[in-house]
Amino acid sequence: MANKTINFENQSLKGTIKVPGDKSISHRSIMFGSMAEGTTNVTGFLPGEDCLSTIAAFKQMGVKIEQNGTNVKIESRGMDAWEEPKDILYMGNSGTTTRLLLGLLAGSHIHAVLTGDESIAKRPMKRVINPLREMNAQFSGREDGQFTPIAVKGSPLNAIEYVMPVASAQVKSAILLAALNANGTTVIHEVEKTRDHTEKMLKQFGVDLNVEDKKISIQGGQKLKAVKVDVPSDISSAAFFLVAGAISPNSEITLKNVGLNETRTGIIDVLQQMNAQLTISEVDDSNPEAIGTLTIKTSDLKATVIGGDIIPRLIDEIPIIALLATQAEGTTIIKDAEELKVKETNRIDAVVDELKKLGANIEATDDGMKITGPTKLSGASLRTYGDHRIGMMNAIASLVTSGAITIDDPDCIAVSYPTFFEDLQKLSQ
Ligand SMILES: O=C(O)C1=C[C@@H](OP(=O)(O)O)[C@@H](O)[C@H](O)C1
Ligand SMILES: C=C(OP(=O)(O)O)C(=O)O
Repeated sequence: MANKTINFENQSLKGTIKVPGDKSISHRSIMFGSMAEGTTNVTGFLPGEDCLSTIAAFKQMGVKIEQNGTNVKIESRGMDAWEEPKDILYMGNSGTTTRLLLGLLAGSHIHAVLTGDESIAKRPMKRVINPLREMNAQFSGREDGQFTPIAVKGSPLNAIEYVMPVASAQVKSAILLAALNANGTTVIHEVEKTRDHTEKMLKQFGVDLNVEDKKISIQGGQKLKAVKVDVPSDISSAAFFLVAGAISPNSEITLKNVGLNETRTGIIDVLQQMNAQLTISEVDDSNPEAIGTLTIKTSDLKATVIGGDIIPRLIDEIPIIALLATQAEGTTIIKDAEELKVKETNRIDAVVDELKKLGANIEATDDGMKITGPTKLSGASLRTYGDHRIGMMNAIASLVTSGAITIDDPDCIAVSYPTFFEDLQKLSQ
């Protein structure tokens, strides 16, 4: 893998872009379209590597999927027509594909083996395996199913009432998908409210489920109906350019069609708390997934404290928020974010180690980090750890470093944002 050297010292960013489609919604559009009988058409799909892993897995199970850039057509005869894959299902780098598929396959008629890259091999799977086993799911895997490779043998499932020990939309979604194939009504209690795309999209696909704050009930035996899905732009990708616009000089960036589901908008709350010049316009909340236009300008930033129930609403944005905090006056504290340790890499250690190399005043804590700013940063050679979000944080840092930044594995960014460097280049013309 070739290194990439970038130097955006004193560069201002100007212009309007539409960042790619939402990764969480893109995954679910393929899964639910493959479950539904009929033709599901998806527009605005994210052709990132993670979502392509999801497509590949369903193709191996005989679902007809045609993907042309951001358009996808899924033709399925329903779950009962899925075929047993003739080879292992390769999850690549995608935690969402792995965990949601484990839930979905648990109550199917399919035998399958799931494996992924070296990062997936380290990510904890017991968080989904345990509740699914309570439902009578049959798994065998490394360390009793804690790690991939994991084999699943679909079996009849029973509904459960489950109090989630972690705040995780992937765990919640795996149980919901298994519950659709279970006998009886499954009830899930969340510790904190997490992204609710599964709930919203299942309803779109005709499923009846009941959500009362952090309690979700779903009756087994329901079938999905094919629909049209229009995927909004990913606020987690937009976050990199929101921060870029706020920290670079004389900048003004407009991002169109951004998903504004309130379980995802913690980054907007944080930018506002930190005094960023952010405006939200053209909000359209007539569909289940609200969208709007975000405009950010160079900002005089101040520190803040981030913790508690906002964490699941911005979990993937913490690396780029840490960079933002290096440019804010005062000490920013990020707490209650232990989940960062089990992402594509340990994101607490990765963020702290890489920003330190640039001269940031940052330290790791047990459940997050403390950052004091503003600090003038200097260029260095940085690692991505194969983690797309660390890679993009490193690249955006070059807007506030004197001297160039070299990134070891820029290709990993294609997991969620294949056109990231093109968009950065476009805004810096
Ligand atoms: O459900 C999803 O689509 C996701 C849920 C989150 O993970 P957890 O459920 O592990 O918090 C998030 O970090 C990930 O990028 C996508
Ligand atoms: C954690 C992430 O994704 P996943 O869990 O699907 O690998 C992410 O995109 O930041």
